[in-house]
Amino acid sequence: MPGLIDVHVHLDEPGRTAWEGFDTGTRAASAGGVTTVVDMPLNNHPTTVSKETLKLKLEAAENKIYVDVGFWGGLIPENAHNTSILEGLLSAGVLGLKSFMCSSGISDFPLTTIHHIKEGLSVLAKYRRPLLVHSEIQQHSKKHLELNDKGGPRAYLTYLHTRPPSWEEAAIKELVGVTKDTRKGGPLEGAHVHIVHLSDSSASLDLIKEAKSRGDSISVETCPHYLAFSSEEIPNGDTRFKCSPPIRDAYNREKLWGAVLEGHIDLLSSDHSPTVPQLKLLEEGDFLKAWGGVTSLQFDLPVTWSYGKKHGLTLEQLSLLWSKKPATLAGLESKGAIAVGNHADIVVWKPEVEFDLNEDYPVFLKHPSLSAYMGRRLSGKVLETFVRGNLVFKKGKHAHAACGVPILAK
Ligand SMILES: NC(=O)NC(NC(N)=O)C(=O)[O-]
Ligand SMILES: [Zn+2]
Ligand SMILES: [Zn+2]
Repeated sequence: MPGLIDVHVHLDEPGRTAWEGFDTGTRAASAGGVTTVVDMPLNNHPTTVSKETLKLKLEAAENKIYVDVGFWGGLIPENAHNTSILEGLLSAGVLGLKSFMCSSGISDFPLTTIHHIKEGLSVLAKYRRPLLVHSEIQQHSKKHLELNDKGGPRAYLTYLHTRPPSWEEAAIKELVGVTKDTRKGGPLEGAHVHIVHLSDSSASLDLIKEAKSRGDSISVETCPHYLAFSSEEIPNGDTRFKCSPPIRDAYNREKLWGAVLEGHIDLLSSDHSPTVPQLKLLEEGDFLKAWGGVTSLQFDLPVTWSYGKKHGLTLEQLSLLWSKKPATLAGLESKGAIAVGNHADIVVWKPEVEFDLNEDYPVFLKHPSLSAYMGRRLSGKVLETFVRGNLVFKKGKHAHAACGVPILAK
């Protein structure tokens, strides 16, 4: 099958290699059949918001990457107002930009309002590259405060109610007010908006479907954790499951599967956003204070397949969601399909082979024990992974040389 392309990964280097890093992150990716990742501009320090900070990323990645790595740049208020910084970043080769409509939890990555987003899109239109948006806007409601009192911070429901679907809906409502200008002949033609990690399968999804049917240039991803888990099964205190937007109930999850299978959700990504054990607060189990982010990069393929086959997911759909569509989003013309002239990015795997993800299983991530998938029985074993024809992973072992290359847009 074509290798997987994971367009939403936080590798955290430079600056926070204790959280992940290029070496462990890309070893884990290749062990999971992922042949390309696109790295997010935040959680590394400094954040990737200028051509100078992109250069630091490239230096940090040198000789350390086992798969090909592209980079998203960050859109923040400072560079939204200063288009020469933004143009410098885009000219230096980021594949597109990423911004947050709520707090990111990272001090040098402040949130953007819809006004900043419009400014960013007008620059992106010229470069014909996408803007990826963490689409949640904080809403102030009394309801969650009452619930907070009941269960306390160790209760998953307490956390779930702090980030209701109305946060996603509010952000997406503002975004689709702007994406109408991306239509053919519109003032923002050439720009594209991609909603990252959609969790709400009701009103938010309806807004996206409507915008698509009008011809707006908009797409959406969801992540395996929203498709594999549900709020009902998350044990109190188990902060490995904490992420934003949150994992919602089983009814929502089944609707999300429906949207994936019907093609309303364009692609999947991991949103691998690890941290150090100290910040996950597993002993206290405080959902309100723990770092939000799921550790998952190595498990994209087996998790999607294990839970997907029960819902009728075909291998063709799997490949579209994890290779073809992500390549289109990131503008990777030579990747995403096995075809004459394309890069030979290939995963050899056995869908029917089951395995237990326990302490004996070789996980190459920096903090395997922080992954909510540990302890699960999965099916789909990766045997070999090739990146541009180079065998990088075979039967539990990596090639000696890290032969991945950075991908820069021209
Ligand atoms: N600072 C983060 O990496 N946040 C991430 N955290 C999650 N998803 O819980 C994200 O992608 O929003
Ligand atoms: Zn996010
Ligand atoms: Zn993320």
